[in-house]
Amino acid sequence: MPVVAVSHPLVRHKVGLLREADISTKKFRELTGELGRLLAYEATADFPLATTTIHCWSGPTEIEQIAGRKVTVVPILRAGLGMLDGVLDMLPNAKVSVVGLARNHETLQPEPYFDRFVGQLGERTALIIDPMLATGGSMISTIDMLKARGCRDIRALVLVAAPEGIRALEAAHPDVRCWTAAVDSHLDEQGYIIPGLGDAGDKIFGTKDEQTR
Ligand SMILES: O=P(O)(O)OC[C@H]1O[C@H](OP(=O)(O)OP(=O)(O)O)[C@H](O)[C@@H]1O
Ligand SMILES: O=c1cc[nH]c(=O)[nH]1
Ligand SMILES: [Mg+2]
Repeated sequence: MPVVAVSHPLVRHKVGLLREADISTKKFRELTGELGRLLAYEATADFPLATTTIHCWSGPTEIEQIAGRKVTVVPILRAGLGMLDGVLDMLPNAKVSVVGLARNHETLQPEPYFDRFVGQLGERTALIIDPMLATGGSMISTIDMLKARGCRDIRALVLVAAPEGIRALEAAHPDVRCWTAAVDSHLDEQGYIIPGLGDAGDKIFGTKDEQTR
């Protein structure tokens, strides 16, 4: 199945902590980064290894290294930035591409306002990061952009996914795998995930004036 709900107890525990209504910005950021690390660990489990010989303290020793895999991490602005440091902790040599999308509050359609992709996308694994997969529109749009630029190995990491978004993503891009820390119940009439996290972008950026959820 292209969308995988990660069942590791650490992931389940941390996503539960994220749901506290009165969580501080600091705690929300910390947990989002930690979950980014854990999801990156899961999503890279099939990266191929190659052996090489190094000078170990005890003499020449064969070790394993990730075999020349080029990676671009693709945060969807704004909320995706909350997961970026955690993912880069695991993949410190990855290049970063950025996509700016804002969901229109009436239509729920993603409206693009920025993009900057690194080169050689045809040779890279793209790891798209965004805490929320709600209708799936923002994720599908980002995958469309990556595919239009030649990227073939595309993976997505999200913290909470709605069944509606999972269905839309699987229908639009059945070749793209997505790891999620939780699959929730449904979307409300404003397109928010229930029970969800509320507005993840506002919680990460501390934009409390706009924070209604
Ligand atoms: O699956 P969808 O229905 O497209 O909704 C999910 C998108 O909505 C949120 O971003 P938002 O547009 O609120 O922007 P922000 O990150 O700047 O808050 C979220 O971070 C996703 O990008
Ligand atoms: O529940 C949701 C849905 C979209 N964006 C969010 O930040 N939260
Ligand atoms: Mg938002």
